[in-house]
Amino acid sequence: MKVCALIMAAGKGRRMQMDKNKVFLPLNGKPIITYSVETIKKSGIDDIVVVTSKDDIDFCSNEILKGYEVRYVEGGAERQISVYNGLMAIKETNCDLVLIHDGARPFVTESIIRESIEAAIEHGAAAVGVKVKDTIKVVKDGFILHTPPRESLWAVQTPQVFRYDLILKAHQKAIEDNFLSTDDTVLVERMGIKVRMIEGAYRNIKITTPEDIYIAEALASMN
Ligand SMILES: Nc1ccn([C@@H]2O[C@H](COP(=O)(O)OP(=O)(O)OP(=O)(O)O)[C@@H](O)[C@H]2O)c(=O)n1
Ligand SMILES: C[C@](O)(CO)[C@H](O)COP(=O)(O)O
Repeated sequence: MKVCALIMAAGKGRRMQMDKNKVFLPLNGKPIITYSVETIKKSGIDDIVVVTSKDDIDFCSNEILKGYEVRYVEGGAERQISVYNGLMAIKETNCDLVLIHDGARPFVTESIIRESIEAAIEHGAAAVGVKVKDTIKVVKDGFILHTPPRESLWAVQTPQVFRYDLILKAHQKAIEDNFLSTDDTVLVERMGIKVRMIEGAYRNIKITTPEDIYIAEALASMN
């Protein structure tokens, strides 16, 4: 089974409110993106594509990820476009499975990677997630509409692993339908295909807003 990985790093980080790509920020002295590149490499995946903005490709290859054996592909204005560009870039490599991971999630582990790949081998599509800890409300115009039962709610994370042909088809269908999502499993779900959810880790956070850096520093020092 050949597995390729796409590490997503072409975002604008608007919620981070900084004028540089958040995946390049230092975390305990190392750029955030290097954590997931190293863990994915260690897990035995050799074909890694980093999807980042045109302006950041040289900076990544000459500085941030200098010495790491990865390829680069230009991302797009939306995460979905970035993933699609990555999928097109590995088309000729005959990957059976593709593991898609947010470069902004530095705390992915080898065991999470292994379990998500095993689940995708069995089910064709798998995502890592965690059961939500809070009671979630659906709110409209400032008032609660309803309260979904917490037992059925999970927060989805990455990695997400798919059979290559399946995720490519899901992206092509989304393009045809003008459908856009920040999450790849949604594209597979809307084709009526079941996605296996496996339990990840609360510490597999996505660095999204400024306070996440402090949380990440604390998590990094727990190692
Ligand atoms: N056009 C985009 C948007 C996002 N991403 C990547 O997808 C991951 C998850 O996205 P998110 O945290 O939502 O990142 P941003 O889009 O950068 O953040 P924001 O929504 O706050 O602008 C990040 O590693 C980000 O770099 C990407 O490759 N291409
Ligand atoms: C894939 C993902 O991490 C979980 O669905 C996604 O990137 C989340 O993006 P969001 O814009 O922060 O929901």
